[in-house]
Order: sequence, then structure tokens, then C-alpha cells
Amino acid sequence: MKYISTRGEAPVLEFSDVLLQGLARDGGLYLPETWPQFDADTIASFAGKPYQDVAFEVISPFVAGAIPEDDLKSMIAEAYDGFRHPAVTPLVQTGPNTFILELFHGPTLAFKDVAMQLLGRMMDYVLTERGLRATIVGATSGDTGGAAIEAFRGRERTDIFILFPDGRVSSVQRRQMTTPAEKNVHALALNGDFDDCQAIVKGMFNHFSFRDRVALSGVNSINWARILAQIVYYFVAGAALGAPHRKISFTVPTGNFGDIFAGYAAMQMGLPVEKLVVATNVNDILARTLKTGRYEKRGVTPTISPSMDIQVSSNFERLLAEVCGRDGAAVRRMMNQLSQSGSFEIEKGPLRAMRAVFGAGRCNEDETASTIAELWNEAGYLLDPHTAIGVHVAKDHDNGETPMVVLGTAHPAKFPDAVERASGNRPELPENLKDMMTAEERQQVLAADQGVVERYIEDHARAVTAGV
Ligand SMILES: Cc1ncc(COP(=O)(O)O)c(C=O)c1O
Ligand SMILES: N[C@@H](CCOP(=O)(O)O)C(=O)O
Repeated sequence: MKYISTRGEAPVLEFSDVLLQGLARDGGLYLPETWPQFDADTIASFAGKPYQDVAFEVISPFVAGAIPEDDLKSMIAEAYDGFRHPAVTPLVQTGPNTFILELFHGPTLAFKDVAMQLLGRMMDYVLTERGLRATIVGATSGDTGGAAIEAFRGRERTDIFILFPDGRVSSVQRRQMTTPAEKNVHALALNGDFDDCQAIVKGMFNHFSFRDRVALSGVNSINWARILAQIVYYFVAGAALGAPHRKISFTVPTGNFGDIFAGYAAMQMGLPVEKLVVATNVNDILARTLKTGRYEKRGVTPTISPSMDIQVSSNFERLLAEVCGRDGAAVRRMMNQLSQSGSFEIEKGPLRAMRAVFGAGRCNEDETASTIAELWNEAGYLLDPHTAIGVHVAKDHDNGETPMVVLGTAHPAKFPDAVERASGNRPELPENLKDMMTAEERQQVLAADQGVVERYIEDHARAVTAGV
């Protein structure tokens, strides 16, 4: 399998290189050159299989040649061994036609673990094989950071630097990043919002002398392997609910568009999907774009669903490339307009193609809280604020026939204050995470300035001087 950049000007790469690269050198994001196809019998055979077996079948065509089958199987087995539910991503029925796909049974209680636990192992494998070290950077609005740190803490070949918006993540999220004591972990609290953090990460990838000097690697969903691992649970849920013999709809709480792009990928690979519904909080750039055809940045408003407080949605670029027929020049034009003027227009044809697949809706703060209260009072099911946004938006897109799966992206205990205010019930952390709430914290507060962050990384990353 070969990978090409959305902007069409970076080298075509194999899987192992895409895994280590993060952002393409033309500023774009890597996509597989073609979508592997699964026929109806293969999809039907996923029903009832262990998650790990489906993961192997879905992931291997993308990885073929880079990682031998037995090694890939072992990595998958180890990655999901630590999940607290034997089904890894169980489906729970919460209404006559509605299901929540619980993606939060991993070590840091968010869907990010599903991909990150595998990504950490794959990167370590490739770095060891090549005798290299890497400096990993990531931007987080709360969940990616903790999941990435958990996946890479103590790993000999990597140092990890996570940039998060100071004061804008929940205390559980912050502690997941600041309490690991391993020396290769660096939690950087930046004086800005998530978009500032993400812009600095992309800026560092586009600063080639720095990028090469520190052997920069990325674990945000700009890294294709993150999306790849997330495709699996769409197939697992789809097959459990009757695919390929009937269509399924998915509503996805969305920020950086990575999770829902994985659903789009599953669809391209043969999963019969009726609709992929984008659910946003009041930072609703994606819902607005699908409605108006104009992608237009506004300021970020802090909400009780902080992980979705995002305006510049990285993976939307992957969708643009798809609906523009992989026309790199068209994608470059739109991305240049975005960086120059803060907005761009999507042409009619590509917009029509998007609307054929995607629906969208937005959920404000009151609606988020009342959705949490409602499901708690009616069904005794406690939602986290991000999943609540999905549940709220899904109602408007449920046709009463096609099963509607809402992606349950985080455990309510990650947001105990907001959940308690909404439902009167304070969710408890799993026993093994409770110590974290009293452990010593370690973080570095820095200005949201690329130069400042780069200097900090150069001073602390072992890849700069060591190179195994
Ligand atoms: C709990 C939670 N829900 C939803 C999202 C949105 O996911 P994505 O950025 O892949 O759209 C995130 C973070 O991105 C998150 O942490
Ligand atoms: N919501 C995310 C934002 C970064 O997401 P990613 O999927 O692009 O890595 C978070 O919680 O950090």
C-alpha cells in the first residue's frame, strides 16, 4: 500500500514512513492511494468475532509488507489486553433504534486509547527495526494528550511532548498528562487555546531544519495510523447490527474530524452506511460548513465538552481531498485561503458529494446538560458531555428504521463536575485511576509561541543529540 499527500506535492510513502512522519512535507495529510475493498461475505463474517481478529483483518491491507503478520497480531493482542471490557468496544442499546458504541474502556477512558495503544506499539516496532529515536509532539484539547502519554510513557526510543491549553481541560484530563513520572514525558501547558497548540505542532512540522534535527514524529490524527485503528470499530458495530445486509447510521461527536473520517473510510471499504452525522458543540464550524459550503474560522468558546473546543479541524482536509477527486492543487488552494483569510468556499460538486454522506447538527450547553439528565433519569445511563452531544444531535437524524449508533467517546468520570451538575450524580473513576488525583503533578507552562516550544524541545529531547 502506498500513501499520498492531500496536497499532492510530498513524496509517496510506504506505511512505516507514514507512521513516523506525521504531517506530510507539503503540509498535507497522508491518505492511502486506494481503499481496500471488503465484500459482503467478509463483512458478515465480522459479526461475533473477537475485536482483535476484526482489527487484524481491517488493518493488515494498509500495513502489508511493513509489519509481518505475526508481529501485527501480537501488537493488536497486547494493545487491547488492557481494556476493561472483553468486547473492547461494546454496543449498548439506549433506545428502540439507538445504540451507544462505548469506546472508553481503555486506560485513559477516551476513544483515543483504541488507536493510541496500537500506534505506540507500531512506532516502537519500526523505530527499533531501524535503530532510531523519535521526538513525538502532539496537541491536545484534553484526551489525545493523556492517551498518547499513556501509550509512550517509559518507551526508550521516544520522548513525548504534549501541548495543551492551560486551564481549558478537565482536572482528570490534566492529571493524566502531568502525573506520569517517566522522564520521557513532557506536559506543556500553553497560554492559548487548542487551535494555537495545533498550529504550533503543524508549524514545527513545516520547519524542516527543526523537524529533521529532532526527528519529529506526530501522534495527532494527522498521523494516518490513528485513523486506521479507528476504522475497525465501525466494522465491528456495523456487523453486530446486521451489516452488510442492512445500512447503519453513525453520529459522531466531532472536533478534529478524525473519528468520523474513520467512518468515511469504512464506508469506502464497503461498509453500508446510511449517514455519518457530525455532532458539534457551539464551536460548530463543521456543522456550519456542511450547511453553507463556507468554512469560516471564528473564535473558540470554552464549553463543558472541552475536547471538542476546536475550530481548525485537521482531518477535514482529508475529506476535501476525497470529494475533490484527490486534486492536490484544489486542496492547496483552499488551505492557502484558510491560512491567509481564515475561510474558504467549497465548490458545488464537492459540497454535494459531502452532503450525500454527511449530516450535521450542533448542541448548545443547555442541551448537552439536559441530554445527560434525561438519559440518566429515564434509563440510568450516564453520558459524558461529548457523547451527550452525539445523543442530542442523533435524534434529529434518526429515521426510526436504520440503526443509529452514537459513538461514546469518553467515560463520564473524566468530566465529573459537568456530569454531576447535569445529573446530580458524580461518576467515580475506576479504582486503578484514583491515585492519580492525589499524585504529584509535573508540567511546564510556556507561551503559545512556536520558537519558545521548539527551544524547550531541543533542550529536552534525546533524539537531538543521541540518535541510537
Ligand atoms: C471525548 C471526545 N469526543 C470527541 C472528540 C472529537 O473527535 P475528533 O477530533 O476525532 O473529531 C474528541 C477529541 O477529538 C474527544 O476527546
Ligand atoms: N479532541 C482532541 C484534539 C486532538 O485530536 P486528534 O484526534 O487530532 O489527535 C483531544 O482530545 O486532544
